[in-house]
Amino acid sequence: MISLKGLSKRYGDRFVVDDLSLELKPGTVTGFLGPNGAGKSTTMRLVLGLDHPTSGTALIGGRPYREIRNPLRTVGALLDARALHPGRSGYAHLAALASSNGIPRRRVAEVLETVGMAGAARKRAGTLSLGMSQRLGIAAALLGDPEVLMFDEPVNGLDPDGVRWVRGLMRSLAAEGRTVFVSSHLMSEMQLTADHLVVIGKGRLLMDAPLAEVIAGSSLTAVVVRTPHVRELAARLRAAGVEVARHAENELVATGAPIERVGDLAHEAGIRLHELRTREASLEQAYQELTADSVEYGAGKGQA
Ligand SMILES: Nc1ncnc2c1ncn2[C@@H]1O[C@H](COP(=O)(O)OP(=O)(O)OP(=O)(O)O)[C@@H](O)[C@H]1O
Repeated sequence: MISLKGLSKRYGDRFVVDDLSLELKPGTVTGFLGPNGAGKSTTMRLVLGLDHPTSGTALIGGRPYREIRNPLRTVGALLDARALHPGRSGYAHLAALASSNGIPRRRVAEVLETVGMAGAARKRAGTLSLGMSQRLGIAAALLGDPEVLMFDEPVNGLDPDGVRWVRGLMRSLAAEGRTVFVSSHLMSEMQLTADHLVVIGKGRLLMDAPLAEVIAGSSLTAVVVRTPHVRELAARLRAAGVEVARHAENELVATGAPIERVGDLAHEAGIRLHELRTREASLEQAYQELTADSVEYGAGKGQA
């Protein structure tokens, strides 16, 4: 479990993490989303004790990182895959981590196997591709078999097979009851991987909710109804406070009400339906609505 209370970090006169309070639950993949510069990496660094908060607390299993004995056995993290000694082999890197954290040496071979790096274990880190460095970073995070895992952009540089593999790994780590916190800019991937989402913008919490709720909350999520009586149904729905748009000859799109309510209203009015379905927004669409006011580093108007 990761627990943030009023977590804030100021650089100069600017809060890059601003009063974040949230709890990340075990058995769940929590996706951490936000525009460039929103403060995701800084938040992760604060949780890992790599930076000191200006105020507030970040606890892992009830303790601040610096009070955890053998931290790699409690929390594993991949922050920067390139932060490796270039002359050291992957095996040597993991072996050094294992010995300084009281982790048995056999775990090194195990995690190298898990991440598909057994064949490249003796290559010097400086010669690894970005994707292979990511795999090695994930191996380091898994080394201590920790309950809590944090990954900052883990699929960066991975090929499609690698991306799919990371998705499966995250899901299985959560299924084992671990707390998995993962940042990404790949919305389609997050939609397949995360159970829960935390969205921040300019350091502030914009959303902390299950994935399904984020998608249901998008204005682009709607109920599509096909009926021979569009006019009557539209009037009935509007009278009940549901927003309605005519979509096609016999089709209406209703927003702001769940499918059950739209169906019930039609039934109460004795209106025959030929089709009733939910059209879900994508996470990408829901995310864009959520963060529209928080994008700092976007292309200017008129630029592609
Ligand atoms: N040591 C530092 N000193 C001053 N400013 C910093 C420092 N570290 C980060 N920042 C600033 O804090 C803000 C948040 O950065 P951070 O890397 O946490 O964002 P992010 O959400 O991870 O972004 P991205 O998606 O681009 O990786 C940025 O504006 C960044 O320039």
